[in-house]
Amino acid sequence: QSDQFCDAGVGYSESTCGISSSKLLIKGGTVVNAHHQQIADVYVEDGIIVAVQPNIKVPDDVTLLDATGKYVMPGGIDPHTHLAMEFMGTETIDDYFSGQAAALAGGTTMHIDFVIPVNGSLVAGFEAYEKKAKKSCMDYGFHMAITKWDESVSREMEIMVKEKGINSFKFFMAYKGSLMINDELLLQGFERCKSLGALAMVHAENGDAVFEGQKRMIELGITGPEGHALSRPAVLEGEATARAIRLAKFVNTPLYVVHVMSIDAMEEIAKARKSGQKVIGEPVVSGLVLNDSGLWDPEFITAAKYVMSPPIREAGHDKALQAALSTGVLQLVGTDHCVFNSTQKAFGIDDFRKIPNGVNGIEERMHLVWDTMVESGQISVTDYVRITSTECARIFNIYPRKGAILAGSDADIIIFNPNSSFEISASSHHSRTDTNIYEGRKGKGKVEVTIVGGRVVWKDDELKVVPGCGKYIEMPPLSYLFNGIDKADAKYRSSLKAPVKRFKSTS
Ligand SMILES: NC(=O)NCCC(=O)O
Ligand SMILES: [Zn+2]
Ligand SMILES: [Zn+2]
Repeated sequence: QSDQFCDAGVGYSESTCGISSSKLLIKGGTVVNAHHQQIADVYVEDGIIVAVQPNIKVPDDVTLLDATGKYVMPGGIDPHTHLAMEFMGTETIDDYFSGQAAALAGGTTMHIDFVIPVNGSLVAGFEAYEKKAKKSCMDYGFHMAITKWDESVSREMEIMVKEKGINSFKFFMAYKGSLMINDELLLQGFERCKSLGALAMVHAENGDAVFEGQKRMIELGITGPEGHALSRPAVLEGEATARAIRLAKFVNTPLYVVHVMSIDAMEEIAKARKSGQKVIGEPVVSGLVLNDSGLWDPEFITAAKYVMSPPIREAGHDKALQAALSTGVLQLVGTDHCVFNSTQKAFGIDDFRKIPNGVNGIEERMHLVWDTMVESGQISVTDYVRITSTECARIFNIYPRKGAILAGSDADIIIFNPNSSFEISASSHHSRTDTNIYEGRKGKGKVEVTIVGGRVVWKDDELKVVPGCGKYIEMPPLSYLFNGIDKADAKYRSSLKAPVKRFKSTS
């Protein structure tokens, strides 16, 4: 295993987690939180931020990091990843160590991964993912997918929330025949989420229509990667997003729409939020910065690397999603990092339906969001912190332990140089996959230092990570999104005004 990581440019340090000093002083940077920025020092002891103020004096044994002229920001939190996931007859090539190593090299210090139940059992799924995550080198949390419905799933959801630290459940409205669930289950699942104070999440595509679209493409002889996008147009994402939003309104529970890839879906979210409904929209980096042109590349492997669901859309959707992010219609950015190498992608050489769905992004997110959103002038530096870190921590109820540079917060910190630059290539990235959908992309800004749990793990383009140092972060239910839900329920009940028995029986 270590050979593999050496190949990837990842060096091991000592066998403990105590890389560098347990006491750190970051001097003279501009400390940025979601609501405020100031020039200050940040003092860290034993993995926790102890003080944030100008001119902190410390003893000689403290490791100093000069951040003059640079931003000191909370490490990124990626709300949407799939590491070591079995999917479409294979397993993602990044596991909890290689995927997290890549994340750290790109300034992300925590991620939330999706547990897939084992034979429908959430407990068995949780235990399987606990094992996979033992090699973690940064903190992580779990969402749980719901792929079937019965009494035992309902009971296990309660165990997940009350005993296992999971506060969100994802429902797949696509992937017919495997992960997809129907509207009845969606409704029951939403009701259960609400009763537990857990957040319902949806993969919003109309899976039945996608299935028909796929058949249509194959009948037309379109078997290449472009058939993937053609078979599941934006209208199907818009339809499912609208349906999920309306069902969440019917239940009166908050909803989180993952990987918003189209104007169609984004506009449904905008409409719902304008009406006061609690809907969160998560675009992912690929949808924000790419268009579908790659899917038409004459080389199969080049085209296949862009296959994900919902698909990367035609030019125009990317810019509209950026605008929605900058105006608060969409709230935070994920990656949906779910990588398969060229050999795995080649499973679908004769039939796009067999190409494992998923793209990279965990290492690239912080740089690409900076370049696309801040460097272009669309958002401020404080907004950048909000959409890459703080809002995720708030939604999943772990703020201000995560997502902030405040006394008492975990010391997950990046030092970002806005005057430096980045360049992306599969030849230098830290993921195990052999391609990169952002190959050759250059931009302004660079994560120069990543500190995770008070340890300097990325500096001078060198990564020093140790498996087993990451912790599981339990996420309590009833985040801020649930504020006022009970009052709205009471208001609804009193608005019905119907007497219990309105008509007399005639018999
Ligand atoms: N998105 C994708 O193509 N793969 C990962 C699974 C999912 O999130 O739908
Ligand atoms: Zn999905
Ligand atoms: Zn996903």
